[in-house]
Amino acid sequence: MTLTLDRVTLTYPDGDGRLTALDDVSLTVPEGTVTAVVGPSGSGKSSLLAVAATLITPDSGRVVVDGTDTTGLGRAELTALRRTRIGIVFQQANLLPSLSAVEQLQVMAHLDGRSPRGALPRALELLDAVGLRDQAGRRPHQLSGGQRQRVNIARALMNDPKVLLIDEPTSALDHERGSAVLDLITTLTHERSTATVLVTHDRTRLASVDHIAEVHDGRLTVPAAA
Ligand SMILES: Nc1ncnc2c1ncn2[C@@H]1O[C@H](COP(=O)(O)OP(=O)(O)OP(=O)(O)O)[C@@H](O)[C@H]1O
Repeated sequence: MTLTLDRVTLTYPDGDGRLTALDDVSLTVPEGTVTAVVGPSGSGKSSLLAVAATLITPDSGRVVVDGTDTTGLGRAELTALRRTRIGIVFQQANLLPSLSAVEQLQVMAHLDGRSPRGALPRALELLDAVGLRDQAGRRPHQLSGGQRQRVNIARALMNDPKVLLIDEPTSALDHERGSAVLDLITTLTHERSTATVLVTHDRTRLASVDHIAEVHDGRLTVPAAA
């Protein structure tokens, strides 16, 4: 159960020509490991995450999620795959302002056609796992930035994904809180055997991740042990 990008190339329209955002990128993320993708602004990190999330189809190459080759799948199949096997934490945390922390998680079960009430124990278990069991009834404005990021991570885990994709998890946090969130991501990844990719331009807090891959001008360099 892994995430594999195999010789992925992605271009965007750019004036009369095309801009190559990902250039022949290959990456394998085994289950139970975190790979941090680092690189300067504009190097292709978000593009890589969007392709891994099956939100953008590459020009060429394959994306394999938990044994399923996504090449050629239709929209409905990709939506189902994302809902059941991929957890995504976007840079702009989009928690719903009127819902409590536990309700944010229950909504995920509802979107998956399950009863929110039936999902309550799992939602509480996940809030416990991210250290927020006592804050379950709080709404986003009553939580700190770090706590909101923890709710986002717990929410992404709600449907028990095999692949966890996280964009700039520490950008809004100070050093200490950022390090705590990264440690939490690593712990959850090991415990729940997800194949986790996080992208960041901040190299200073990566002590706990398993692998670091560098992207420059759309090209990925061979991952080295962290
Ligand atoms: N929708 C788009 N249309 C055209 N070009 C795009 C589009 N999205 C990204 N790009 C370009 O593709 C390249 C890679 O962008 P990407 O957002 O993947 O980089 P990034 O490493 O995530 O940057 P940042 O750290 O600033 O978020 C950049 O040159 C960017 O300008």
